[in-house]
Amino acid sequence: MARFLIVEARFYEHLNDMLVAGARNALESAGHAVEVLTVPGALEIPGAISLAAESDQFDGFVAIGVVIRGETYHFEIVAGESARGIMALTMDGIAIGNGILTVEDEQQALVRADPQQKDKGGEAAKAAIALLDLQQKFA
Ligand SMILES: Nc1c(NC[C@H](O)[C@H](O)[C@H](O)CO)[nH]c(=O)[nH]c1=O
Ligand SMILES: CC(=O)[C@@H](O)COP(=O)(O)O
Repeated sequence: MARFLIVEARFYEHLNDMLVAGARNALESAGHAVEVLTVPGALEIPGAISLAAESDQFDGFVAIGVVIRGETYHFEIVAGESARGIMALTMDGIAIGNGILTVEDEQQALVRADPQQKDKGGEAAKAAIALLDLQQKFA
């Protein structure tokens, strides 16, 4: 049993609920313990994971969020920088699954968030479990 923290950017509540449900289900089905931490937006996720990782209270992390393109360049910043921050932490050896959707519209997000459809939350949780397994294999 490993200890996972889901860090969710609660920007679009109904979509987040589905992503978190999918991630929680994948983690708990695999026998892992789950806590959830909420941050305002996707840009805060890498920093929150970094702080939580330093506490040594968790073995792995799942980043959950939704970034929907608006009218300005802000989409590129939020989508790109959140992914860049998560990848930097991953390269430091932290087991993280990236479940931040970066989509054109709400309909694309709904299909991907729904655990009965694309279940991207569950997919991200499985990626985090796979990375933790690798960490233990090569420790
Ligand atoms: N536009 C979206 C954001 N923007 C907010 C930023 O993530 C951040 O919280 C703010 O700039 C303060 O630092 N966040 C999302 O998660 N999704 C979006 O679509
Ligand atoms: C992440 C985004 O692009 C969005 O929420 C911001 O919208 P806008 O570019 O219209 O300010």
